[in-house]
Amino acid sequence: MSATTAAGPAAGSAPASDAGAPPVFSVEGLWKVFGPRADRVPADPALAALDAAELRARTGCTAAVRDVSFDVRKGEVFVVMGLSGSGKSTLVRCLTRLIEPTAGRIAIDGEDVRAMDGTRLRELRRHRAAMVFQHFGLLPHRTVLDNVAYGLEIQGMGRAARRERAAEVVAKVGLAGMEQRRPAQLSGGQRQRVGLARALAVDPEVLLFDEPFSALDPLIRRDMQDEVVRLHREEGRTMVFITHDLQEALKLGDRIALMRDGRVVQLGTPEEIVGAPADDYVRAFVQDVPREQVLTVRTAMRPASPAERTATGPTVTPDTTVSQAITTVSREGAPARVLDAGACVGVVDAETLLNVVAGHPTTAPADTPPALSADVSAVEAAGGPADAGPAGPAAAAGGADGSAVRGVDVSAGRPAAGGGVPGGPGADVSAVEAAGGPADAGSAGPTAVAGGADGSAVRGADASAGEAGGGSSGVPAPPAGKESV
Ligand SMILES: Nc1ncnc2c1ncn2[C@@H]1O[C@H](COP(=O)(O)OP(=O)(O)OP(=O)(O)O)[C@@H](O)[C@H]1O
Repeated sequence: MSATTAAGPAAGSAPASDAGAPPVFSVEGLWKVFGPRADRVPADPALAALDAAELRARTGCTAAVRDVSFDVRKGEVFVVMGLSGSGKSTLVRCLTRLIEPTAGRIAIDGEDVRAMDGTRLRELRRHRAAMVFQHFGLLPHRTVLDNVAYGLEIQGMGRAARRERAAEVVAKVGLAGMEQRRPAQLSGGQRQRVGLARALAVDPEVLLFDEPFSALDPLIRRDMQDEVVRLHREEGRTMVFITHDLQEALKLGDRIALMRDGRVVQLGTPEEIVGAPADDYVRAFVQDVPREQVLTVRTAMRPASPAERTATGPTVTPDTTVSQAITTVSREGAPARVLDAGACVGVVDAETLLNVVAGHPTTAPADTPPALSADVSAVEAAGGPADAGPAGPAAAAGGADGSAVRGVDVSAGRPAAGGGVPGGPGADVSAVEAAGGPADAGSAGPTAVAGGADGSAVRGADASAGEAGGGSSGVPAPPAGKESV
């Protein structure tokens, strides 16, 4: 989880995900095409190259996910963000085959998901990758405690044990004292907490969130986001989180996959996406983000001179946001040295910090590889020393043209996520099955499938989303949540 938010620093930093560990989910060349003879689309380079409108005109098909590859690392919050119709839900549903992929590879802990039989799939959805839905599908006649215990009941856990476990999780999500209420006696936010608790109770290896908070009002939504931050910090559980809200993505994501028309147009940390947008589309998406609240001093710092390296005075860490560093530098009235494990890796001063705020090209340590580094002459022009600093982080500047890609990473040292003990609300699976298996009904069929514990299928066909989001305009309309950034 990022240590900062678009609205200010998060309540604390989460443990970092382990970039070196084998991925939990590994996705390669994934396609999901809805429509007649869908599998010919990924197989035929000429069809695969068509844009959405041409493809629809030529084949009657919609490519909701197009040749997508990524890994979800153990312990990270991986956010899938994009406008309505960009393919987020389809992509995440493909991970557990709630929607059947058309082509590509998906593995969980190295196991081929596409090769799983029905039993194995059920286990995957119940035990390993539980989904938290926007419509949480609580059982209205059951108490909070029994709703939370429901998934455990499906697994055959005894009454006393499951109620004890459910009580623990209810307390964890801040609902202690409400165990005996029924869903109708709860606010929307409290109901969402019950949905979250129900997923947590079964202790899945991965939590998949499908826009869980988008129906909540802004204050409750922020509350729930903080709850996710807190839970993640405490447990280090791997999470995949769908949102169309940039602020939410920046707040929650260790890494963000930004989707457009079924493709991932950029995959990176919040800092990479804001500091070095991959193209005009991403740039337009992030243009109103207060850069100083997302970018860290890694982006802002210049090399330290020999004298500065051994000087005294204010210090900051590489993860300090530019916003926080501005406070330090202005309070102390002096440049701050950037210390990483005791070593001085750079310096930030009023000029370097204001460059970030202004969106000007920033500087990088002189020992940064040329392909990644900012123009050192700019440092010299700004009066900064050009000598090489000690080995620093792989920082590089997001130049004004967005071409530089930063090597900052929130990796390493994160404790292992919760074990893949007992599974998710079983009714999710039965809803899928009741709906006739993974929804792959082509353009006329149901999207899928997301049952609540009451077995109700939540998502229906969503052709309109595609109209809204599948357009071919060069630059996106602001995402719904963007104005709040
Ligand atoms: N069952 C279906 N049949 C045909 N097209 C579909 C089906 N389900 C989704 N699509 C299309 O696939 C594309 C991606 O839809 P998806 O629901 O994954 O987008 P999304 O980014 O999750 O959107 P939203 O934020 O509105 O939920 C859209 O063009 C949508 O219309």
